[in-house]
Amino acid sequence: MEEERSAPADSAACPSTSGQSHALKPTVILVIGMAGSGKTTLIQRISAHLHATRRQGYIINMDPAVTHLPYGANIDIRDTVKYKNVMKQYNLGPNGGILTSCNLFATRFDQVIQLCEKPREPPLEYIIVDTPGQIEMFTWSASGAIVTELFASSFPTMVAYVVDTPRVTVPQTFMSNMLQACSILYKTKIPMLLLFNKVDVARHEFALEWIQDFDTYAAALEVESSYAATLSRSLALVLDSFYANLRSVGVSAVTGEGMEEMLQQIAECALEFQDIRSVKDKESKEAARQQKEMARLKVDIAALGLRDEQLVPGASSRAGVGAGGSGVLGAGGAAGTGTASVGGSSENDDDTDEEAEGAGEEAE
Ligand SMILES: Nc1nc2c(ncn2[C@@H]2O[C@H](COP(=O)(O)OP(=O)(O)OP(=O)(O)O)[C@@H](O)[C@H]2O)c(=O)[nH]1
Repeated sequence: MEEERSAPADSAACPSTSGQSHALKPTVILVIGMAGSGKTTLIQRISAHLHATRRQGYIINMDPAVTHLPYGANIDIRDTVKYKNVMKQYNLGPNGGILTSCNLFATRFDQVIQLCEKPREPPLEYIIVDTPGQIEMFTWSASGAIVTELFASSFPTMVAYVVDTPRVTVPQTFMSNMLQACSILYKTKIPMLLLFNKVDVARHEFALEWIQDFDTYAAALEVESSYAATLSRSLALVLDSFYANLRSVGVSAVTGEGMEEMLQQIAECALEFQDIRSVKDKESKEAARQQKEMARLKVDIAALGLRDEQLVPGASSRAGVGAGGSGVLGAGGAAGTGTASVGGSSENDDDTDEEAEGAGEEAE
């Protein structure tokens, strides 16, 4: 991979990356949306807005097929992967060529993360990632998952899903766009902000009403009695819980409307990301603690030369063997000499069984 292009500010120190809280790090914004929704133009606008308000942004272009970039990318996939060569070499069409190029680039994404983590003064506030209109990159392809995971393990990361507002005034087009957004959210599991773009052409309030009130959406569909309209009605009900957690802003890449509100919502998403991560961290710490405990118990069992059947007769043929064994050994360990009697004496078998089952239930 080639070295990054004109980074905005590359000198001096920045807080260390190891052990640094996500709160002090730049927020990664994955800009995703259907082809033509205005991602690239919007990024150009965001870049200009950040520059004008003296905020530090870093832009990564991940669209290998773009011919003209209206902004200065700090990292550009086209410097690493030549999409036309990929098409030829792997005998692919344009779509396959783009997705394969992204996959190839993803294999080197650790280097991108290193460049993003490089100390800078003033420190970066935003890392903005332009993506191809082939949004299946984030629903099917490996590269989307790799890129999201690598960013999310180093920075607060979110999706800015760009919607072409004039095009979604048709209720069914709106539904198919929301389904795409929903599947991206389901796959990435990071906060999402809906950016209703092109509000200079069509205001987005109708979309907010459709999101907030099912009846309004159903009324808009009423003129249609096709199978697709009926399906859209049912899907709108299903999507209710998806809508409940969504943030949205109306923006215009052309006039610059909505930029500040968008940045506020991005900050909210970054906070939400912290919450999601701290719950995840707690869960993985607890899982690691349980694994450690289990390993220690196995060592204890091995040291005593006992097998599960000796601890709990018939235990190996039942569910909850691990938990049962642990419960028995725990009791023995606490009593000091109790373990031998638990394992060895047949008169304790009934009690042992009960104890084991109790522990098994607890574990469940
Ligand atoms: N009126 C108006 N036009 C816009 C706006 N944003 C983008 N456009 C136009 O929409 C068209 C598509 O914009 P792009 O930025 O190329 O869209 P994209 O999502 O990056 O497209 P792909 O690279 O194909 O995925 C261009 O003609 C833009 O000028 C906007 O806010 N208002």
